[in-house]
Amino acid sequence: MRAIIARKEHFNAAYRLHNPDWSEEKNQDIFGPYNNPNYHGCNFDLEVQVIGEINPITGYVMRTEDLAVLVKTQVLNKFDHKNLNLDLEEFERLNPTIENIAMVIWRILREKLDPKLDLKIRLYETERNFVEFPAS
Ligand SMILES: Nc1nc2c(c(=O)[nH]1)N=C([C@H](O)[C@H](O)COP(=O)(O)OP(=O)(O)OP(=O)(O)O)CN2
Ligand SMILES: [Zn+2]
Repeated sequence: MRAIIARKEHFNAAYRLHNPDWSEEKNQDIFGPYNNPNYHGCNFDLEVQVIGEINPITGYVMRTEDLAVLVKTQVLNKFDHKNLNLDLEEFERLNPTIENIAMVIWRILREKLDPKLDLKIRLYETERNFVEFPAS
C-alpha cells in the first residue's frame, strides 16, 4: 500500500520578479511592486511530500528524520535568508516566482531521493498564495 509522508518547513528570502530582457517600464508594468530594484522579502512555508510503498517490515515509506535532514541540508541551507536573484545560480536566468521556486526545490530533492519514491512540493509565499509542483 502507498502512503504520503510530508515535512513542513519555513524559510525567509528576498527576491524581485524581473525579466532582464525587458525594459524597466515593461518590468514595472508586469511585475509592479514585486519588481522593486531593492527587492522584497517573503516568509515561505514549504511542504515536501514523499509518496511511496509502506515497507512491510519497517512500516516506513521513508524515515521522517531522513526527510527532515534532506530538506534542511538541500533546501533550507540554500534558500533561508538569501537573496534568490543574487545568491542562487538557479535564478540567474529564471524568474523567482513561487512556481519556479517550487520547481527548483523539486529538482534539487528529486536528485537526492530514491527513484522508487514520488515527490510533490507545496510552497506558500503568503498565507493566501501557494503553488503545488508538479501539477499532476
Ligand atoms: N503567479 C504568480 N503571481 C505572483 C507571484 C508569483 O510568484 N507567482 N508573486 C507575487 C509577489 O512576489 C508577492 O510577494 C505576492 O505577495 P502578496 O502581494 O503579499 O500576495 P497576497 O495576494 O497574499 O497579498 P494580499 O495582501 O492578499 O494582497 C505576486 N504575484
Ligand atoms: Zn513576492
